[in-house]
Amino acid sequence: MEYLHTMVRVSDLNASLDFYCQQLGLIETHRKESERGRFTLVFLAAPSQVEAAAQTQSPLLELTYNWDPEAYSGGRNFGHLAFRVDDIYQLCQQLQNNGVTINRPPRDGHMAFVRSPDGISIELLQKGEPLSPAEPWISQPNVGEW
Ligand SMILES: C[C@@H](O)C(=O)SC[C@H](NC(=O)CC[C@H](N)C(=O)O)C(=O)NCC(=O)O
Ligand code: NI
Repeated sequence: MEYLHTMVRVSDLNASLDFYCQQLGLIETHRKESERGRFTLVFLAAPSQVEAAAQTQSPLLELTYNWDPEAYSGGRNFGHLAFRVDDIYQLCQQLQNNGVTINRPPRDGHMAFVRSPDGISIELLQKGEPLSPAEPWISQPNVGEW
């Protein structure tokens, strides 16, 4: 068995592509439009994983955009999508400058959390930092110096 992808449904495809691609830096590897199903699937991969994704047909993320509006209410059972980033402070500052709320600022230089346009929690982990259990944290989004 191999892990293929995570699929999230998005209510605004352009806003989601701006967030995941222009802001986070993911690359669209391919998409599928279904006239009959009235939906669009857009597959995204991290820049360093695009070649592998093409070879294994397993991009990281599948965005599903249903052409007919639906209300998506996230269950507590879904946690987050996690990405390892080169410079967590630079990325969080760029995201905040572009109107993305930093729900957990990267004060420790290790971990930050932001939200997608649909409220999907996105974990950002600094490259070179160990994956360690997160300490309970109390933080005010976008407040104070990191
Ligand atoms: C291409 C492959 O990776 C898929 O996941 S296709 C799965 C298929 N998706 C759809 O039909 C998209 C539109 C649908 N209205 C939806 O919102 O899912 C599917 O079977 N989806 C059902 C599901 O629960 O994922
Ligand atoms: Ni899928």
